[in-house]
Amino acid sequence: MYNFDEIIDRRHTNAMNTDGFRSYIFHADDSMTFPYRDEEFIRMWVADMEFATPDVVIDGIRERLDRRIFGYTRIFGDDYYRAFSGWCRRRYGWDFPREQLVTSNGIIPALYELVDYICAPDERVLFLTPSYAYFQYAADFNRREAVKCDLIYDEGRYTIDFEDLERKAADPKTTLFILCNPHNPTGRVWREPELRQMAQIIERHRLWVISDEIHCDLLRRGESHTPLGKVMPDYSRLVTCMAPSKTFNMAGLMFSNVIIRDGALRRRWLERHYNFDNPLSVAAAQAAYERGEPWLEELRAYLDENFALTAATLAEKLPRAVFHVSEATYLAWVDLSAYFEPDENLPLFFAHRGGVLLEGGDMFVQHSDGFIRLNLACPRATLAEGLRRICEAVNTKHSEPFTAPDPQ
Ligand SMILES: Cc1ncc(COP(=O)(O)O)c(C/N=C2\CONC2=O)c1O
Repeated sequence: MYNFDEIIDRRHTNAMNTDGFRSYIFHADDSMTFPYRDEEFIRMWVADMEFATPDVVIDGIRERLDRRIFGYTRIFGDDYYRAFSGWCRRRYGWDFPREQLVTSNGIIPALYELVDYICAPDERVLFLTPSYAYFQYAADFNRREAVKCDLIYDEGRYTIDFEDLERKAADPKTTLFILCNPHNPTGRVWREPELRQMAQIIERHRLWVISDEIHCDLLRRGESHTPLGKVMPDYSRLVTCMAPSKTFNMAGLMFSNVIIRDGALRRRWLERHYNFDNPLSVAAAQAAYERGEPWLEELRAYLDENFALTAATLAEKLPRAVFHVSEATYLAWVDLSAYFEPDENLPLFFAHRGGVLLEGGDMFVQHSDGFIRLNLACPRATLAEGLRRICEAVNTKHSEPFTAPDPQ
């Protein structure tokens, strides 16, 4: 049994979660003040977890530490490939040839590189919205136009607007589709029929597709993940991105899997990418995929309970909130539009009035006004206090109107 209730002090570890929120959420410097000390905040924003990285991963790092030399490293042997491809076979009934696997120090850097390699300067990048903001940034960074396809939102449920997707995919200047599955921030897991419909559109218009599946291991009980590579087994213009970073809380180890089917694109990657890895990160990832399953199954059960607590608390305390338990990820996507005007700055409101750090509103490209996204990957006591503060802040909003402070 693992102790997910343990509250671990992350202060003075250069954690984005504790030290980076002013710049990331509020675009402010450390002079920005709140009616709470930093350590008083309940942090429910950036997507890493408040749980200790599994002991098997730490043991894997220790084993490599005992070799005592940490020189230039690249994955030459097959051990890591066998560990990761074995993980994909066991959990998703899918794998890939050894030569298609390359590594990146993050999926975001991989997206930044791949957009440049795939899209000509006058070509466009298509993705579903609301979206993780870095899909937009990957287009912006490369000075390519981003084309957005809003999901259909009906009674709290998200589905894909296939007519709009088809229309936008038909533009000959739109050459790359970035799919997020499971989907951040809505928590949807695209089902096989939805994937097949997307695959038809992708194939009809010969789109390149990057399937970002970083959240795929963090499924609710009873849910299943279908890699796009399984639905499109012979489509050469597919790149699949997965990583141990979200699953095993090791994002700081900067290690991700990129599976590039197309030989020419893979050669371009190998020519231009900085193809070295951190030896401790390789050891950690291999240990995770070889020995991490027992921990992951306990984590999933704990997260399911955190989602159940969130659903029950919102139903009782904020009856006009619209919330459905995410099918995957540890991120809760909550529609509070019944309580707020579309232009209200929700992260600022909750930081000031509840001492809760969260993301929401226009932080997800578009089609997200009135929503907050809550990171539920924290000890239950922390979650309960965060939910209590959020509900109290909303329920006292009208009696004590909030005026956003002037930006400092
Ligand atoms: C869909 C998706 N892709 C890629 C990444 C980042 O991959 P990395 O570069 O770390 O390998 C994230 C992390 N999502 C985050 C991180 O903080 N808040 C989020 O929503 C993500 O949600």
